[in-house]
Amino acid sequence: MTHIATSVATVSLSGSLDEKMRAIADAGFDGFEVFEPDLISSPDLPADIAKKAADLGLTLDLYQPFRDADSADPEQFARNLVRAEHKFDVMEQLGCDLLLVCSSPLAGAVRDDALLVEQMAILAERAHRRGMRLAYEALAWGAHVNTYRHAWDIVRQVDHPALGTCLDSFHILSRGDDSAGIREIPGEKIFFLQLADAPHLVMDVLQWSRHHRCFPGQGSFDLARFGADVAASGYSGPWSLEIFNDVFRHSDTGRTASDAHRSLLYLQEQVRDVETPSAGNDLFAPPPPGPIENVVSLRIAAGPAKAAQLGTTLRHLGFDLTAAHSEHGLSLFTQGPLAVAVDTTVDTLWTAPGVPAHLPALAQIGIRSERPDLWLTRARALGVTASTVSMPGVADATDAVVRLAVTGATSLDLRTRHSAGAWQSAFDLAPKVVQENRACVSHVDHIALAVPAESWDGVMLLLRSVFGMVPHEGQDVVDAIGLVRSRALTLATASGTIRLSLNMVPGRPSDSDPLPAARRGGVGHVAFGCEDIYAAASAMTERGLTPLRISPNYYRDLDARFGLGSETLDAMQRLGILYDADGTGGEFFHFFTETVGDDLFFEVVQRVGGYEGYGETNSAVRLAAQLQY
Ligand SMILES: O=C(O)c1ccc(O)c(O)c1
Ligand SMILES: [Mg+2]
Repeated sequence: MTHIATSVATVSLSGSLDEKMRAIADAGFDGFEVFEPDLISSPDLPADIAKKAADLGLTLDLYQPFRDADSADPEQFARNLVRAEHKFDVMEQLGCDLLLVCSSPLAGAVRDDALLVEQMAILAERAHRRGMRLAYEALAWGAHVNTYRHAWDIVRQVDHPALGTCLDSFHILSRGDDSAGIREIPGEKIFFLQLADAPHLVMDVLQWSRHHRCFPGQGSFDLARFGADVAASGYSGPWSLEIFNDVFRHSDTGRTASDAHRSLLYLQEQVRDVETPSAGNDLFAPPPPGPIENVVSLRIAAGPAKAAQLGTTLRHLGFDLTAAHSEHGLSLFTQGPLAVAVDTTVDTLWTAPGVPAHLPALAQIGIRSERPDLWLTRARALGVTASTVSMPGVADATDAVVRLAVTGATSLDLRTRHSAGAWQSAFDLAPKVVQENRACVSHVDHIALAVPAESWDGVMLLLRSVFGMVPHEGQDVVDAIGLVRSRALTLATASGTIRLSLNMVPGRPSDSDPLPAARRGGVGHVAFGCEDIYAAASAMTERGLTPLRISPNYYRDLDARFGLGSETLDAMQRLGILYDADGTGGEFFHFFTETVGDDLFFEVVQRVGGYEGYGETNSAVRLAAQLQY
């Protein structure tokens, strides 16, 4: 069994060409595309670059781009041929024999297929004499050629061994073109494959392409189908990533390269799932996911300063302090099947570096799985750093906790029922508190994580690739102090749905423009689910909770929008309950606690009739209420 060669364009990464090449090799790629501006600005001569690539074990798969090859002006075309010969010189020194020729967006582009075929034939013959080949790519904004079918049609008519086509998923899928036609192209006439994902945006396609491309698994294109169509054509060259993205241009080179490589592995698994094409054997198949259940525990770093307030809030929510771990400074709060460990120590070094200085911070999300070891194998095969954490009193290796860092502050811990029990028994048991209010909340409904802008795409890819989480349409939520970009991911499990909502505050705060405290770490909260929101709110109020007080204006507006009736509205207002409905019978009831520290708070929700959202329309009202305190 061979494997599909992986490649990446240097434009996809930040740094010097030298740094990029090292990162590409370290990430596990087989080769790369040299983006011409990277070569021009490099202090190394082409021959030195070739030597470095060879030392790193990398192949030079493509030199790119050669622009505006054709011209309606014969003299201009003659000059373009001279320019092409200069590129062939450089490529010779680089030891690269494939040049990307993109369709011309210029006013002077050839607009007659017969003339275009004639000029491309001349160019192909020039390349052939130099031992080079050309991969002709339709840019979505090309003046005459802007579809892959048209580019292929020109290549087919030229019918020269040195001319093939280059398929770029961005140019094809951004136009909404059907990639099924790729199956009709003979695989050996596809000289190169460039892959890019992108979020759905309504904007000029050139700007979209140059600034918002992302790695497969980070955007919204159906790349699994696209890849299956390419595999069915019989194409056997590298699968290469060509990502123009403003954030990646200034992000950590090694991390971006590692995400890039993971995205190609993930894509191959997705393509396998669409169909097993004839090339199926070459597609990467990571070890399958293990069993997974639901969120059962949380660990929150509160420090001595915030531990008491956090404990009080948890008690109001129906949790009881059931144990303490004097050695580790942990207080354990439980309610039914849920456990929340509050870390009261100053030292938060047990989490990954990058734990925000301000507390409290959600450090660990414990998810039940009876086979964490399977997740470990899968994560590692996908190039994700995962560690095992052994538990005192747990001898069996399959019971070790498997930990994956999601953001700098928060990890996902996969733990078996047995290890959870052993973990709890390591605590010094506190006198058992008799709980008079049974089960205010019964499960974790969703968790919102604050994600720094530069980690956003990487986190998205991690959750999609390792766990197979499904992203939903993103939302921009505007409120009193700015904008929060939010996107939810869900995973249907044997025992419910795991829901994570990623939140980011776009733009980087500068020192002179500090974010309000409520946004310093982003926006993070834990939403607990209950069966009866009124009963839960009343029980919690009895336990001392003062629900976040919501403006009376909100309830007037609710009345106007939904006509819920004054009795219902009065009860909601008294208990601080907010409401949303999806128009198809689904309803959502929720209320909030005040924030503990800068920006961690809790939510209690009840879903009715298959409501799948998060009540985002109420976010601005919620924040305004929190800012009152
Ligand atoms: O944006 C561009 O000009 C450009 C250049 C080369 C490519 O392969 C491409 O897809 C886009
Ligand atoms: Mg391209």
